Amino acid sequence: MVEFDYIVIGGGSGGISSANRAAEHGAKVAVIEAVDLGGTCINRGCVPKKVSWYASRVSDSIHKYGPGYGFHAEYTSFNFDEFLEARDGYVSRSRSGYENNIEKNGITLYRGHASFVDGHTVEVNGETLTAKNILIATGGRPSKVEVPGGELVDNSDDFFNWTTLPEKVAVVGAGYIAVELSQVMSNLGVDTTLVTRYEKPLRSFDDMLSDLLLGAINEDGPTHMPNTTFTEYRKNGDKIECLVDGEVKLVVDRVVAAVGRVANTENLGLENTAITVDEKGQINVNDGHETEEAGVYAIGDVIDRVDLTPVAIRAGRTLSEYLFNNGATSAIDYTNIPTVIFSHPAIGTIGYSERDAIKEFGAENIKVYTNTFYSMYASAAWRREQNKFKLVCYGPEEVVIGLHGIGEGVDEMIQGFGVAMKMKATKAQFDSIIAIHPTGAEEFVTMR
Ligand SMILES: Cc1cc2nc3c(=O)[nH]c(=O)nc-3n(C[C@H](O)[C@H](O)[C@H](O)COP(=O)(O)OP(=O)(O)OC[C@H]3O[C@@H](n4cnc5c(N)ncnc54)[C@H](O)[C@@H]3O)c2cc1C
Ligand SMILES: NC(=O)c1ccc[n+]([C@@H]2O[C@H](COP(=O)([O-])OP(=O)(O)OC[C@H]3O[C@@H](n4cnc5c(N)ncnc54)[C@H](O)[C@@H]3O)[C@@H](O)[C@H]2O)c1
Repeated sequence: MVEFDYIVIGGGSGGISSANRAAEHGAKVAVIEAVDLGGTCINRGCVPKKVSWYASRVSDSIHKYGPGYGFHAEYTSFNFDEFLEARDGYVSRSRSGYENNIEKNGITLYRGHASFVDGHTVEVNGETLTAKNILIATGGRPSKVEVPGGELVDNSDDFFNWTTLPEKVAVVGAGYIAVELSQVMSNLGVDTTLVTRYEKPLRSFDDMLSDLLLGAINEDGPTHMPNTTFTEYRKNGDKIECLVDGEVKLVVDRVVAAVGRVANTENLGLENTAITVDEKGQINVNDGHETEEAGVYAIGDVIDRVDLTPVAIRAGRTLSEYLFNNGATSAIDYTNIPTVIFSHPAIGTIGYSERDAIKEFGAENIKVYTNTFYSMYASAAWRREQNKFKLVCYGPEEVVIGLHGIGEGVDEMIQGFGVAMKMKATKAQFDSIIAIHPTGAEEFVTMR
């Protein structure tokens, strides 16, 4: 039995950050990773997705905006092999960075599947390790499609392993992943249909965002098939038929489903511990991320909080500060988390949607400011593209509790506004700053 100060199960965003921070404070740390260091974000999430989004923007520049600016590039083809080389090269360099850091910090890396033998003992590849403190950061994986023929359907992990681009694709789902992947494929020239259960994608976000995005999708692609739930998938030669109640609705080369994710808590030996999971299989933790087994913590996508990389990183580092550097708390603040959907146009959002703010505080306490304008980048190239921004303000002081934008450059715009909102900035304080002109961001500080 090998003894450590800290065992981290899962070498993804949360696990690695926590392990490195603990080691920096002198702890003897083990990381156990079953697949690839870097986890979902680096290998099959944020990073390859963002590179794909950049590629789809290059395509936009060539096709949508270039001609308006006088660039008539002779476009022959998009070489998917060369793109994969670039994308996967970047991913592999990022992964190496993680490996080097782990080594530099003197962390012992075990490559294998970890499971608990008891509350403070973990088994990997036949070896047993023990520690007073253990972190479970095993993340999640795509949900399966549970209808006949569901095995014909790919998920986002599969998408990042494709070696060729099909001609015709259906993307099923209405969240971040379905929107991002369907627009990437559509922009790269794949005949793509986004299939949503209800009338539009991103229904849980502020309506201004989802409505404008729907308009952009209807204008530029992908094709949108609303109010549709496929009840069966059937193979027909090289094609996949997508059916509703026995009737073929769509025939494609490939289907990608992005219908949510499930926590990786199976085969972890949790039954040998006091740790419990909720009805969705996510690990139950208190505000300080401690499970029902004292000294065992869980963070990131494996718990029911917010599934974003910086959230997992913040929770992981905070926990290590608490355990190994006398940090005051292992809890983190889950409010006002800025998030971006890498759509076309990009969406940025922080805090309450107008709908949720009114529900929680009453319409009489909420004042909403909006601004609609046309992107200069598009307009100069003779394209009419609406951008929309919104501030949701609370109380007589008009504290900004919601900030939403969809448009050119929004992805790089909202981080700083997150700082202002964390400081409880009011609408008047937003307005007190002199705008940067000509930018889109200035619209956030000049709303009337
Ligand atoms: C397609 C896609 C795009 C995304 N884009 C973004 C984005 O743009 N921005 C953003 O902030 N977030 C994005 N996310 C979400 C982000 O990737 C996750 O929130 C983040 O990776 C969660 O980190 P984690 O440490 O909890 O888990 P993960 O990163 O999933 O890491 C968990 C690790 O644990 C390992 N593991 C599991 N079980 C065991 C076991 N028993 N033993 C040993 N190892 C085990 C896994 O192999 C994995 O490496 C995206 C996700 C997806 C799927
Ligand atoms: N840009 C980013 O930061 C980014 C990108 C991708 C993922 N993520 C994170 O990963 C999480 C998971 O992303 P996701 O898109 O898988 O999940 P999600 O929870 O955002 O969306 C799942 C969607 O699938 C739909 N759905 C569920 N069951 C369905 C069914 N049977 N048929 C059709 N549609 C169905 C839901 O209505 C929902 O809109 C996100 O919530 C986010 O936290 C972040």
